[in-house]
Amino acid sequence: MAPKQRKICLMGFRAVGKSTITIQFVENHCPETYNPTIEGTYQKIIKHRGQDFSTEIIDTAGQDEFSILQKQYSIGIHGYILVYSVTSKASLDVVKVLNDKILNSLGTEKIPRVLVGNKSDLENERVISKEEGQSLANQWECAFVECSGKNNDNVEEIFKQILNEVDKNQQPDTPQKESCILM
Ligand SMILES: Nc1nc2c(ncn2[C@@H]2O[C@H](COP(=O)(O)OP(=O)(O)OP(=O)(O)O)[C@@H](O)[C@H]2O)c(=O)[nH]1
Repeated sequence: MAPKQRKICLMGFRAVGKSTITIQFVENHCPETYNPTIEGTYQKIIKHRGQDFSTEIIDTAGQDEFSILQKQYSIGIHGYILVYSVTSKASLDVVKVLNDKILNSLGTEKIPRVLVGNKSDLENERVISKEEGQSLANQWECAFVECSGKNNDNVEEIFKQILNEVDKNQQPDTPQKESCILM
């Protein structure tokens, strides 16, 4: 089976761990120092459920409430990984604004997304409970993962979930073929 092409975009507030998650997943190590991202694009073949996915992962620069959603992040993207840090209320607020902007710009609620609460290793600094993250994801009808990019804990799960969400979106409940008549 030919690999399926998937373009996945990570978005979120500054320093929530987008690059750490991406590099941990693609290159299996944790970046040593913090470098604010301008934009990074990574390629990885992911084997998932017996299928190869040729995946392009876009690690974006940190956004805030006022950032304008750039065209290249709203066209041709199959799915979004929306990252906040469990240690930052502000980062959860930013992810809510980003979600609204994505939905508005694409004009549909049916966008494959995974909400990610990163830095789960910092239990003492936690200000967002797992329940709060999960309930937001339920409200958005998307997947939810808590992870630690630093410890490589649950990072792979994020990418499995986004591939699942994209697949779900591409298999409509009512097959469209049936309404198509060949002349
Ligand atoms: N304790 C802990 N620290 C983390 C984790 N993930 C990232 N960090 C740290 O958080 C800081 C920011 O990480 P980055 O991965 O650069 O964050 P980013 O979201 O890509 O940042 P921008 O490019 O500015 O948007 C770095 O000092 C990381 O080491 C994590 O899971 N746990």
